[in-house]
Amino acid sequence: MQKQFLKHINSPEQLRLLEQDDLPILAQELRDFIINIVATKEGHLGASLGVVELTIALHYVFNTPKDQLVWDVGHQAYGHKIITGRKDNFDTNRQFKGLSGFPKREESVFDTFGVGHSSTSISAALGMAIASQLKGDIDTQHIAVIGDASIASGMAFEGLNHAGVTNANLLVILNDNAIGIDPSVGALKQYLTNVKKGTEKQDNIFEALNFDYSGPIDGHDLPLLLSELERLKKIKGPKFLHVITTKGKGLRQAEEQQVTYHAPGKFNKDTGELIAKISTTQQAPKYQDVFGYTIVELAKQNENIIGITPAMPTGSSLKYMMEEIPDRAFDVGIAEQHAVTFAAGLATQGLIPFCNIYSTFLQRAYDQVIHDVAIQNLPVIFCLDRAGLVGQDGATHHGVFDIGYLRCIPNLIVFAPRDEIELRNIMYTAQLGLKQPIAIRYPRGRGVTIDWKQPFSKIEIGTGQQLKKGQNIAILSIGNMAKTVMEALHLIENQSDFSHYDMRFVKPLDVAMLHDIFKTHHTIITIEDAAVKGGFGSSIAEFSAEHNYKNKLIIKGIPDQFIEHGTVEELHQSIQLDATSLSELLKKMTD
Ligand SMILES: Cc1ncc(C[n+]2csc(CCOP(=O)(O)OP(=O)(O)O)c2C)c(N)n1
Ligand SMILES: CC(=O)[C@@H](O)[C@H](O)COP(=O)(O)O
Ligand SMILES: [Mg+2]
Repeated sequence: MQKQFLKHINSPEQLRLLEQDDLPILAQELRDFIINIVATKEGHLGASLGVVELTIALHYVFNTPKDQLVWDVGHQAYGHKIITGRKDNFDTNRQFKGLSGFPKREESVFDTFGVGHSSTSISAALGMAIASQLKGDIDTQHIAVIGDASIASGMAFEGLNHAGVTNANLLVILNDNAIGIDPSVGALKQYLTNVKKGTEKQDNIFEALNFDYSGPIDGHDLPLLLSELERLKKIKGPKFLHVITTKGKGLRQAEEQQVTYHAPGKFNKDTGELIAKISTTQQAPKYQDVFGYTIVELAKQNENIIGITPAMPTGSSLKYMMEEIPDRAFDVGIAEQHAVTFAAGLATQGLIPFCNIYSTFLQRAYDQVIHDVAIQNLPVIFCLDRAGLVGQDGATHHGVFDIGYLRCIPNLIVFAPRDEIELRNIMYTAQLGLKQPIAIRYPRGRGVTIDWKQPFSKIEIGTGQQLKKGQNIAILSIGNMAKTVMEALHLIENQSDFSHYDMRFVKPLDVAMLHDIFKTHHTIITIEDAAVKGGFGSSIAEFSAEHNYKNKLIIKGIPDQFIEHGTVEELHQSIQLDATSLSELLKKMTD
């Protein structure tokens, strides 16, 4: 019978007691463990399978947690979590109140830096290394593990550029599997391919930046990894190790279909086959697909339309345009800042850029939105996918700050469609010749309309819609929260007290409609799936104050705290933003 090691490993200290020859068996066990859990609990699979040997080697060679190990993005850190004391509750990974899917400082001393957004690891590890230096500690090692897609981001280069002129005790490990979520792009990717082929022998980019470069080496060869890490441990100053791995290593389907198995959902742990979600009724489309198909439709009619995504062609569904109209659809890599300013440049020349960025990732390009787009009033069309709570990715990924950070920017229109048809119509409207930028925010997942492919119709900028007429209490919702409000109203016997308005535009507000609402209802309640501080409800409070209205105003949305992970339903319930909680609140208001 084959020896079993993983069951005895609850910390890297225990790992370090093993013989080197035992580590390949441990690697197999760790892979199986990850596969078994992710098969039923879901989560990010391919990235963690690809770094099993690297994870073991790092914890074996380095004295973690004293040595500081920083994982970039963190979606590849499942093996790290399992061998650093979280094996027994790893089945709660990404579940409500369970382990986070990403390294998180409050979860473990081994998680040296909280991550989720990419390309931060080099800067963070450098900060730790400089801090050690300043404290006179010359022994502690600082290691950043970063992927080939993440290292192409501007922020990673900023870290390398700084580190190269320090003598900080920093080791950057490039985990090069030639793919992000989708295949990696850009000149750096081509350069790395040439390095791997051996055609790029001179003028190594990382050596030119003053790093002690070694590699490329096979990241699945444990003895080689161990000896190279041991060697690098003795070298002072900035070092760079180029490691080649295969995303999805060890599960055939995950190796062959790397995009699908990045986060495959449920699958059969023995065969690797995906388990299709069964639906007994016809399903409404995902919002991302409505965007993806609609931009193709519009771009066929309007040759000025350009599509842009920073590294999320599959997640945003811009891939449909990339397939059908490749010369006008761009994946620019993990480069949100560049994506926005690139869009601004296109707009100066009369082109119509649809710049699709997840709401949470646009946070990284805030100055570009203000400085490069809004001040110059350039008609860039931002499509902000994954707005609102996104579920299991948790606090780093919820798209809840966008309304607050966008509505304060002059010139910028902010719109949230309540359904797929509204999304299509605002996309249609935006490319008709808008003279200013617009941000369209819509959620993760499916909408509500099966028959969504309706003929286009223009939306008047700054107009809301009354969805239900009542007396006394006006419910003002934004975006797909309209659906929650409708469900809440269905749970109430006597609905005559309530009017319901879909305000559609956070900016400009439908001022005429608001005056009418404030004059005909004694209480106003606003509902949004975004942070209440500075959000849509706040804009209604500002309106009320400005016009000296005395109506009672209740603002419902994401409270002033970071929301953790769980299903969107669980999370909405936890903050009383679900239909049942809302109906209770509404009932109380009429008691
Ligand atoms: C700023 C930012 N933009 C986009 C993403 C979405 N994202 C998560 S993982 C990933 C690809 C990372 O690829 P790579 O660095 O090569 O790591 P690998 O998955 O290959 O381990 C992307 C684009 C993100 N997490 N952060
Ligand atoms: C790690 C990361 O940032 C992405 O993989 C993210 O989890 C994608 O989320 P979606 O599943 O919403 O595309
Ligand atoms: Mg990669």
